[in-house]
Amino acid sequence: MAPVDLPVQMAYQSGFANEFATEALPGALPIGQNSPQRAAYGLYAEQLSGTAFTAPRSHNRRSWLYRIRPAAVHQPFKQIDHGRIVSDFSHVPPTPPNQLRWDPLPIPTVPTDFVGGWVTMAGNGSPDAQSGCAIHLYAANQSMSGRFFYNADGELLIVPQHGRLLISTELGRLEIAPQEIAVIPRGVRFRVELPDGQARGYICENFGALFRLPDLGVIGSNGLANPRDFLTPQAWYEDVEGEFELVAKFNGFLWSAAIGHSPLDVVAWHGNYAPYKYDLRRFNSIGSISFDHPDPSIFLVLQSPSDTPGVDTIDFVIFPPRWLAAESTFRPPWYHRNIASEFMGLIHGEYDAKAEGFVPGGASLHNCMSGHGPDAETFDKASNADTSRPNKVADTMAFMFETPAVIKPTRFALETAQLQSEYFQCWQTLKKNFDPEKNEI
Ligand SMILES: O=C(O)Cc1cc(O)ccc1O
Ligand SMILES: [Fe+2]
Repeated sequence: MAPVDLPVQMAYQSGFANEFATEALPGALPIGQNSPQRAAYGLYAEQLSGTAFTAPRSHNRRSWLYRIRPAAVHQPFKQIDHGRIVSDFSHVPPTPPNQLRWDPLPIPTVPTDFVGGWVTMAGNGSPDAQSGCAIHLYAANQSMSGRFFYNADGELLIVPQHGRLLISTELGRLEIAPQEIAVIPRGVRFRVELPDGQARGYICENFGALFRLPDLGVIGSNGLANPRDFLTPQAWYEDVEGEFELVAKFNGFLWSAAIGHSPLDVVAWHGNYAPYKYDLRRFNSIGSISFDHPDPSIFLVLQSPSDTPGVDTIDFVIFPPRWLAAESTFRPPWYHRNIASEFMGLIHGEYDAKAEGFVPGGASLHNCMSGHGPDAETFDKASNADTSRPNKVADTMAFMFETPAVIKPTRFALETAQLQSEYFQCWQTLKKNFDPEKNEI
């Protein structure tokens, strides 16, 4: 498909979950109150809540929208085919403890838009329980046209690997390219266009508590993902009528309603519940400058906390370019088994624990207590490397969705031709080096 011509100028506000205030027409935002008897320009006032009304102020998230028509104006929803989307992980096949890895999904050959191009790979929890996540891949070759989408089941963390996404939402427009991410809050209506004609990437659908920035503890007041690098759109609206479709993902299924106007009709809004984007290359990595390879929690970008202090329902972690300086140390990730489960993707370049087979657009899954770590080639190289000097891990961007609950692959993930049945081989050539007579390094 030919690239769409999109002469779009994006305008953003900076900061993570700030109390933003933005208007596309002067005076559209009421002053000193949220719900005036008559809003300016004949707009309707509407509140969009992302947390309980009574959530502590530090976590309370909501926005006030001033719009041409309230969100209630549409025809009734009817259930539609949900294709390869899975939200109920109690009915997937038994999860094998095997290490799993997949090649990238092909770009579709039939017309497929962003919503039509989702396939669920794995997940846990459920939208009902408002806990856990679904991990989807998307692959599309068409812009959404005449239809809009919202997800009542969770917020969407979108990680593009190939092709830009122009995401027009009720609260404004964002453009993201590979190595950037976007988060679309639960409930926010949007449309995705493809400036490059095709797109592929990963989605973490977070059923639980909203993603937030982690505390920094002894790191201090700066570092990791800095709040000012998160960008939220300014108000933007379209006043368009026609025969459109509103697709909802609600309680695990897809629903469609006819709507006679674009729901992207919010002229002004204020609040702290809004979409945002972040450039992963802005991440300030903190690492070992003495010895040993630290736990990957040092690369935490966003966390969805659970009710247990220190345990997150989802951690979004990245492995960006960085210097490795640890002396007398095996520098790549160590061999390990974790209580947590790890779904990884590669956005760009190579991942430093795998010399081969983990390619951009691909994915891997190492579940609770499944042994994994560097492949044999990486082990040999790193065991013999000169560690008296730093070396740069350049040209790379991998990420991990890590959860305390087992990440259960779907039937599609277990049966697709993209599953690498020989993945386990990457460890089978690790030699026995043990020699009880040889006590030297
Ligand atoms: O398994 C992986 O490649 C991810 C990972 C990286 C790391 O540096 C330490 C632990 C870990 O699980
Ligand atoms: Fe791991």
